[in-house]
Amino acid sequence: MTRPLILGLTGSIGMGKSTVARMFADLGVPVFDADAEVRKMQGPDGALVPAIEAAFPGSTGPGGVRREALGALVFADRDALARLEDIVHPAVANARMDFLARHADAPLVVFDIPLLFEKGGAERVDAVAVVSAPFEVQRDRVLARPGMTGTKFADILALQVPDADKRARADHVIDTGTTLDRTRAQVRALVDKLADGLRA
Ligand SMILES: CC(C)(COP(=O)(O)OP(=O)(O)OC[C@H]1O[C@@H](n2cnc3c(N)ncnc32)[C@H](O)[C@@H]1O)[C@@H](O)C(=O)NCCC(=O)NCCS
Ligand SMILES: Nc1ncnc2c1ncn2[C@@H]1O[C@H](COP(=O)(O)OP(=O)(O)OP(=O)(O)O)[C@@H](O)[C@H]1O
Repeated sequence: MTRPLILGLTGSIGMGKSTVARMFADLGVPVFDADAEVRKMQGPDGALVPAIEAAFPGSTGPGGVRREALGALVFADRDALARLEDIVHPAVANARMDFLARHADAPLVVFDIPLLFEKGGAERVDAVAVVSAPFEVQRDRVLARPGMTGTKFADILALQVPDADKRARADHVIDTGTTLDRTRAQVRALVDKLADGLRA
């Protein structure tokens, strides 16, 4: 049975992964968005809300998981984060299998997975693209976000494989430290290159 070529898309906080994922989607490539799946499952009536409330009492409400509050807790406490991941990651893996089954006939799909290297998913994809920008660009983008502090940014960075390592391990690097148009051109070139490989 044939299956699509799977391109894993990853990158550290604020590097522009979601923006680049949209660029793939705009070119007609099906994109599995791990973060969006998590948000859905943590949202109002989300499937994971009861388990998260049981593990972290008071962390949910009528709108589902209070993400900012839960983030403040788990990003500063690795044991707590591991407990949350044990609840969330198996559900994401199931959603990813469903996605692949739905797009079995596509030539190429993208798995947008923030923690591809951190959680050992790189073996489950055929090639890895890393989005990357200079640290100053990353820092400015992240600190401009509401609710973000220098400490939280530092805590999250410490949990992630460093950008330089990600770039070294990538099959393709997409530079997001430039204009959106230039980044879009890189995405188009990569899709063309992967499509050529599939035809060869
Ligand atoms: C703790 C939560 C509720 C905080 O949500 P919030 O909206 O405040 O932050 P957001 O999800 O945008 O994450 C901010 C940054 O931290 C990174 N991050 C999120 N979870 C993790 C993690 N487990 N390990 C390392 N970095 C992480 C994200 O990639 C992003 O760069 C949420 O991140 C969560 O449920 N995380 C656990 C599930 C997970 O691992 N998700 C990411 C991959 S599917
Ligand atoms: N060339 C570019 N490529 C990608 N994003 C860019 C570029 N130039 C500016 N940006 C901006 O940088 C921001 C990147 O945010 P985005 O949400 O895509 O990052 P992310 O890597 O998904 O973040 P996180 O891991 O924290 O969820 C967006 O506001 C985007 O418009």
